Amino acid sequence: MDVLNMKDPSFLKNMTDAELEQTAEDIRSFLIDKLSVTGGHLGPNLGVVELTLMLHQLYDSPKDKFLFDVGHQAYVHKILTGRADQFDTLRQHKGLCGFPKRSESIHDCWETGHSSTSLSGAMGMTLARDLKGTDENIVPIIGDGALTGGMALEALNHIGHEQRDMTVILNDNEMSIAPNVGAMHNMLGRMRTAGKYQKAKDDLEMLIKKVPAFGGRLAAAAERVKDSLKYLLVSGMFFEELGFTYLGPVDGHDLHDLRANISYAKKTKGPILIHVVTKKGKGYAPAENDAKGTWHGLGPYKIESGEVVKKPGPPSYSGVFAETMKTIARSDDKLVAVTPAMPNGSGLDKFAKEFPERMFDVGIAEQHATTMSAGLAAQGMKPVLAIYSTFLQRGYDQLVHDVCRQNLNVMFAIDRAGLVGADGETHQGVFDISYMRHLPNMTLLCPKDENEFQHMLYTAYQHNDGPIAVRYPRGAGTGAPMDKKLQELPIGTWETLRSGGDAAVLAVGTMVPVAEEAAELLAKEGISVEVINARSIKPLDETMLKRLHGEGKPLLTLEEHALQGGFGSAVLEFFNNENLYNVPVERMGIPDWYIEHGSVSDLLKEIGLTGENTAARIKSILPRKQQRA
Ligand SMILES: Cc1ncc(C[n+]2csc(CCOP(=O)(O)OP(=O)(O)O)c2C)c(N)n1
Ligand SMILES: CC(=O)[C@@H](O)[C@H](O)COP(=O)(O)O
Ligand SMILES: [Mg+2]
Repeated sequence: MDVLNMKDPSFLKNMTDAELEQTAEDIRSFLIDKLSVTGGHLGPNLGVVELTLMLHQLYDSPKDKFLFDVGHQAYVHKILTGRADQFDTLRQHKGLCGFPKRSESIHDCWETGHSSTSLSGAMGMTLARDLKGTDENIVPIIGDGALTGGMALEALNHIGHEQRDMTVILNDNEMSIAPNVGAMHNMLGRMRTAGKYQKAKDDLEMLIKKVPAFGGRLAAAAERVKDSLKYLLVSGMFFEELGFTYLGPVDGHDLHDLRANISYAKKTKGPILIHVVTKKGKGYAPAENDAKGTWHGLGPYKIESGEVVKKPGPPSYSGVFAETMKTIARSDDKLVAVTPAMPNGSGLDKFAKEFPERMFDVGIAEQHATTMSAGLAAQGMKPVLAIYSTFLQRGYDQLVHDVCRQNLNVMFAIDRAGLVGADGETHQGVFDISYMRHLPNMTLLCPKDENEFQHMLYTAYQHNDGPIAVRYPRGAGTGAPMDKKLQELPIGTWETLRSGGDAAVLAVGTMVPVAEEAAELLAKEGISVEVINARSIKPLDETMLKRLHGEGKPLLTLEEHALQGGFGSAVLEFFNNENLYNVPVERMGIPDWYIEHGSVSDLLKEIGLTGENTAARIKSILPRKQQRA
């Protein structure tokens, strides 16, 4: 069937396996073709084509609930539920979301983006179902990477305890973004190679039933044999011990194997876990043979060659981070780098090439990464935790309780701070100033460009007076010339980039060029605006703030961060604490709603963080006479 005609999954109900195979082929071609233009998470979705087809054939969405963990692998689900015609707009402004979105379809019952939430969501839906007395099937689909997330283990513990009907699909492709890591991953590897546990168990039970029991002694002995078989067959039968019926390993590309096990699960009471083994990138050689994780999520590419289209331009912030860490590590053996499953995105894969023994990928485990870093610092090492702004939200209590409260020398390299663009609402890094600046002992810095960034990283590394964070954006720098030698910056000081007597803009990070553009526009109208690089968010430059207040100039704060509790709020609090009033302070930043997916430039335009709008807002706070000029 033409992919574009797949309006409702009911068309799958009576398809033969041959027809399903053809449909799988059509879907793969569609994904490879569309994503070569739009980019997106190609590898994960090519790996779940047969699985998603079989789930929609055997269950009845939207009555039955599919919860896609992380949700980056829900493109096939979106195709089968009538959204194929929107794929030209994938992850674009006002276009198709790259993750499940309840407002897009009744088939999207649960929104994801951050990892390891599907099991907890599914448990909640299961309790609701049982309390309401309804009978829908609840089916979370979680990857082997997401399974390393702490929340997933908390949920497994509770699901196993409750013994309610639920079928968990574990999609095991041996990959996180990069190759998966951890003891869990190794255990799954043993399970994958152990062969069909369920079949061996059933055969043994059949055998036991055939042999007349001698007063039950044999049956009891056989029961012991069956249990020891469990350990013999599959080392550490983790899931069975947690109270699940474990089915697997199942070939995730074999429709017959999938159908047999999902059908068995549908008839079986209590929590079931089907261990489905798939190949990430299946059906497209460059993605299938992707050892590094390049094809997990990427931009446009050339289908024939598999060549990823690279945009020329300045180095990325992540690249500058990696180089700077290597420079420091060469002369300081206390530097230990930590990443929660983002070695490629953070740039630490490059660091690890030179310092393999000093880079730790802990899996999708931000809480553990944060507190482990505290442990490293407690023993005199200098941990550098590279973590996306949005994912550090997962380790907030650890930041408070283990790092800041103990005043430990942990350095946070907060990547993807600000709008990230295509990943949308769940990934925008726009809350970290709010959730860090109010923590006692915390220092928070933000560079205006990649050259200041390298010096700021060096400065943060030399800081041994408690935790310190440097927040920086996704993607390329501004093209600023890079100094050859690293130097320390004075923490708590801002820099005036442009003088001006009529007003002043205090700009943070990526907003500095926006402030400079606004000042240029206003200069043409005879209005002179001081532009300040507010590169230290905590502590503020109080000397400069008092000077600005003394000059009586209206002030505007500008940040690519939530207004609520952001940098502008800090400035307001300062003036309030110092009883310094009668100077207008206007704040510009991310408004009080979640910013959807799209290019960063489109999103900035949409929320008015532009030079033009900044100029207008500055004019609006000038004294009336000046506004008329
Ligand atoms: C809390 C959190 N940390 C990190 C990420 C980044 N991330 C997105 S997908 C992914 C790997 C997921 O691996 P897996 O669950 O096995 O899915 P696969 O891509 O292999 O299908 C990671 C680390 C995230 N989305 N959420
Ligand atoms: C789905 C997910 O969370 C990751 O794949 C994320 O999209 C990576 O983001 P970057 O592309 O910014 O590294
Ligand atoms: Mg995986």
